[in-house]
Amino acid sequence: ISGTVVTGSGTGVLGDSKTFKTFSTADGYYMFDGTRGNGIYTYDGRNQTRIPGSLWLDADNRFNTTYDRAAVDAHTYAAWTYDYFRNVHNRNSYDNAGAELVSTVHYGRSYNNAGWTGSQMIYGDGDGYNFRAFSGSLDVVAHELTHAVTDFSADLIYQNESGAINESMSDIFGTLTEYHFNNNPDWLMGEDIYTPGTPGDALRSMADPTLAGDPDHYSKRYTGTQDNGGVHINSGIGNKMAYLLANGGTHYGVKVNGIGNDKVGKVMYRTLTQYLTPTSNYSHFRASAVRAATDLYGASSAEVASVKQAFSAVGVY
Ligand SMILES: CCCCC[C@H](S)C(=O)N[C@@H](Cc1ccccc1)C(=O)N[C@@H](C)C(=O)O
Ligand SMILES: [Zn+2]
Repeated sequence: ISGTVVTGSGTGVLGDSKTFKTFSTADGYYMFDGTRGNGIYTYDGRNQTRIPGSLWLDADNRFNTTYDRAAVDAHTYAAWTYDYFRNVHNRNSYDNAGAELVSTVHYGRSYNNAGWTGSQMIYGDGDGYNFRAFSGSLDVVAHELTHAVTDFSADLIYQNESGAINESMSDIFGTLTEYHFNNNPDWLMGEDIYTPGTPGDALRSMADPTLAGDPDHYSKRYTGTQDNGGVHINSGIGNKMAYLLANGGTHYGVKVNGIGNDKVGKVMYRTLTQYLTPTSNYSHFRASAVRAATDLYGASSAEVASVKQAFSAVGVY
């Protein structure tokens, strides 16, 4: 179809106004952003599970109905996350070759999750009690898009320890993206879409994973078979490590000197894209992060020392 890139405006899941790129055609305005990589495409799942569904089309380029809100945020936050990886890590989309970013919102009925299918993002509406529309939280969108980056780099197997590191990397870059855009940033995950009736809570806390019953030390890791061998449980170990590495602190008697968010981003990005492999476990995660920090800052640097401290603080050697 022929048309021109224009700027649309709309209301997000939290009732906030935002603008984003759309495509003006004879049919109307599509949610297609032709300014980033090979394009950002947002689809309507129409509360079915057939994907991608239909490319989002609007009559007047103003997306202000309740039904529009999930699409507004999925489209906008996909663009922001593209910009984070492009501008901060010099990565052009998840394959570093401008791959199209495809999202489907209103996926399923009251679906209490979001995910990366291996080729696109999907976002449920939530049941309105446990969750509201998942694309309404930037950390969720960046979490899902980070899975795509992981798949095209370390390709960590989504189970047991490699799966926990996979999940932790998605939480880490979800949080770093939130801080990059100063979008009510915190070390909580999903705070904007979790239990809309209960302010101040979150699905996970990277600062204190035990609040969700997840481990904050390797000695407390889950070794059962639920949740693909605890990928959302043992991610707490990597999440706590990253929190300490950025902010510093003393954990189980081990003092960590913080190095700040930006350096954590550089170390974790290099670890993910240069050293981790599909079968990496937490011990290999430590070794990989030490190598990445050594490449970036030198073997005798404070940053390398802090990486070792952070892994030691969560019992990983
Ligand atoms: C479609 C299959 C789902 C696979 C799990 C996806 S990747 C996932 O981890 N989703 C996140 C969503 C999220 C992200 C950030 C903050 C809040 C919520 C997740 O944590 N899902 C929880 C509910 C889970 O799957 O246990
Ligand atoms: Zn995930």
